[in-house]
Amino acid sequence: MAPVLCANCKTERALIKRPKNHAKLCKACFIRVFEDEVHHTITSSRLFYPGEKVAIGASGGKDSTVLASVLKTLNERHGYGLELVLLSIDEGIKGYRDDSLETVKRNAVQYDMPLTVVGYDELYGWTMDQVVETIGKKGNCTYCGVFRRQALDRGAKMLGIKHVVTGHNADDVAETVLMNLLRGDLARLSRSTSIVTGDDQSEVKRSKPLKYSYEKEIVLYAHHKKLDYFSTECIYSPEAFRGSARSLIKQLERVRPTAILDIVRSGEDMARLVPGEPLSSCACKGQKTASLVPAEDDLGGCGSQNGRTPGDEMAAMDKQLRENEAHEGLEIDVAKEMSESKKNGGEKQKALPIRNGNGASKGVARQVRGNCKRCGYMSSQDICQACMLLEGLNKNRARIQL
Ligand SMILES: Nc1ncnc2c1ncn2[C@@H]1O[C@H](COP(=O)(O)OP(=O)(O)OP(=O)(O)O)[C@@H](O)[C@H]1O
Repeated sequence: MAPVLCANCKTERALIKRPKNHAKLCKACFIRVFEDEVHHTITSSRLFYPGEKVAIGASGGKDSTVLASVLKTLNERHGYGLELVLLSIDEGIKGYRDDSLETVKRNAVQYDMPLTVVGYDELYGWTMDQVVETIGKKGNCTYCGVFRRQALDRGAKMLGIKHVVTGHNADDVAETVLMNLLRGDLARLSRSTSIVTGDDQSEVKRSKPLKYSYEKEIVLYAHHKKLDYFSTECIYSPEAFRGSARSLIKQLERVRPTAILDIVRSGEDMARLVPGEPLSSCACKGQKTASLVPAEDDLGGCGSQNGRTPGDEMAAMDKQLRENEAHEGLEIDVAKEMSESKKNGGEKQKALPIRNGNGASKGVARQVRGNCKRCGYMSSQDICQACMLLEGLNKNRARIQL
């Protein structure tokens, strides 16, 4: 039987059936199309300006490694004029983060980017190993997530950088949309769909250039580009709720592969129900460019694998790729192309009362930003989340020392 030719170049043999839209592509075209889509996200959302200094939140995992690689490629190809640096947070998890940081150190050399590592130990006086020793594994992802968000900001500020990009992908965003939907928290749901977070008062904004990239395609890209990344999961238990949302999304994806992008787009559409909330980030939909939302509503609690699929589907996929160059087993069905996004985006929606996470029905309360009275980090409360958590930890430590 004659080999199937790449749908794009029509000359090379098709080796990859894209999880996102079923297109059969050769390796080179897949890589190019993946990069072009990220470029489209960046330009349509006007994420960067020429000469901007940008820190890439680098964990050594597949997402941030692919992000660093793609940004380097696009920066050179399209002349973005960005100054890219790697910023890693060392949570202090022996047997996990210390190993992944070794990968980031190699990436720094491979991509010729300076690397800065900031530790929880130096910032908070606690490593995650010590936190888990004190509070146990349950709930530790909350501490880790709150500390990391702030640590990335603080690290960026130390470097005089006002923009941090992270490797959050479409699967991550879909998970967060679903979690907030299940909590009945429409205000937070709308903020979680924004490609840029941080508000006018925050000194560091954060963005997600891989927001529309499927996790499976990120793994494929990393594999075919032979990127050096770390694929072990965090040794501490994942956040159960996020893990459940993730399992649900993976199940949905099996029967309806567009489910991930559909959930992301639905989250964006629902965001328009929230008066005063930012509109979709993609300018190509004829809407406003990315606007800023408060950083505390950014994605993710635990910054490790976030309660990834039971059985670690991505690690299995990675292993399968390594074993099977043709990887036919990865092929999945999709119902429609990514470009067939919902067309009702531009319509004016009627404002509804918004429920928050406590189940209360309210008018929209935009959070008022101030600064934490203890550490000075921006916060809508007198004392920021990190300081509240630290207070509890330090009380525990004092009790233990007594
Ligand atoms: N220790 C860290 N240092 C710097 N950035 C981090 C760190 N942990 C997470 N991030 C940033 O947050 C993003 C999301 O992290 P998370 O661990 O939730 O997802 P992930 O899919 O495991 O990402 P990755 O594959 O990059 O590790 C990462 O892609 C990275 O940009």
